[in-house]
Amino acid sequence: MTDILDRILETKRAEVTARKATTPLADLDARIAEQTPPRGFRAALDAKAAAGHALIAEIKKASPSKGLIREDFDPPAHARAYQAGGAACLSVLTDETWFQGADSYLTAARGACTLPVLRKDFMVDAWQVPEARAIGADAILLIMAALDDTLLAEIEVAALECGMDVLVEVHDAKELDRAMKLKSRLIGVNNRNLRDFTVDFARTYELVSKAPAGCTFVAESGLTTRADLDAMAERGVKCFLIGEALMRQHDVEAATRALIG
Ligand SMILES: O=P(O)(O)OC[C@@H](O)[C@@H](O)c1c[nH]c2ccccc12
Repeated sequence: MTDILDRILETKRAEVTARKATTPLADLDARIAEQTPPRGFRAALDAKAAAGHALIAEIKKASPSKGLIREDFDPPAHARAYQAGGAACLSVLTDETWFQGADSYLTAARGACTLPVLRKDFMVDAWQVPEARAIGADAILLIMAALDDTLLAEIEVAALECGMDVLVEVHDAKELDRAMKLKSRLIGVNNRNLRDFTVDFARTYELVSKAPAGCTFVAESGLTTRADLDAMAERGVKCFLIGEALMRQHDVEAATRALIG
């Protein structure tokens, strides 16, 4: 059976093959040279987490599970609102086919604020690392469920060599064990199963108790209320990746402040 994650990965592989054929590495290198250096993503998150709830605020127009989330989508305005509301970092969806994202949204959002930015996309090839840096990304996401350990390690090394941080996404204890073979200690637990879209906070509760010391642990997806964050915080989770609940608010800055302030 082909589930949604497999379908997304298939689209992504075809897309990357096409981009590789038309974009010489020298072009990416030239664009990287024009970018400001990576803003420390994990460092910004850890600094906020030391003082309270640390938020990775996501700029997300649509998703395969929810369809269109925000009509008046405006990445630079959302970036400014998230920063003013107290977010530690941004996440910007760049996947076009499934999330109506775009590389230009990331570049525009980053240019409008001083926060570190995660490129939220599906990495399937190390070529996407210089591509991510060329559009300004400070961090990339690696989804354990998507790739084998060899490819994950190859992409991670490429990202670290570019000075970027890596958020490693897991959903179960087995993936957490595999994640510990990588170098990054920035671990996200996706409460949403990318194979069937079900959301279960118990996933995070279970895994945070298993995470080795020294990890920065991020709860991802389906978080909506202050009570959701407080329940996570009681179990020791201080970092949160939130998109939809904030993107649906008319006043994004006020909503961000109310959620984490
Ligand atoms: O909009 P939400 O439910 O707050 O979720 C944000 C983020 O966790 C979610 O977009 C996400 C987490 N991991 C992903 C991997 C790919 C695409 C999207 C995601």
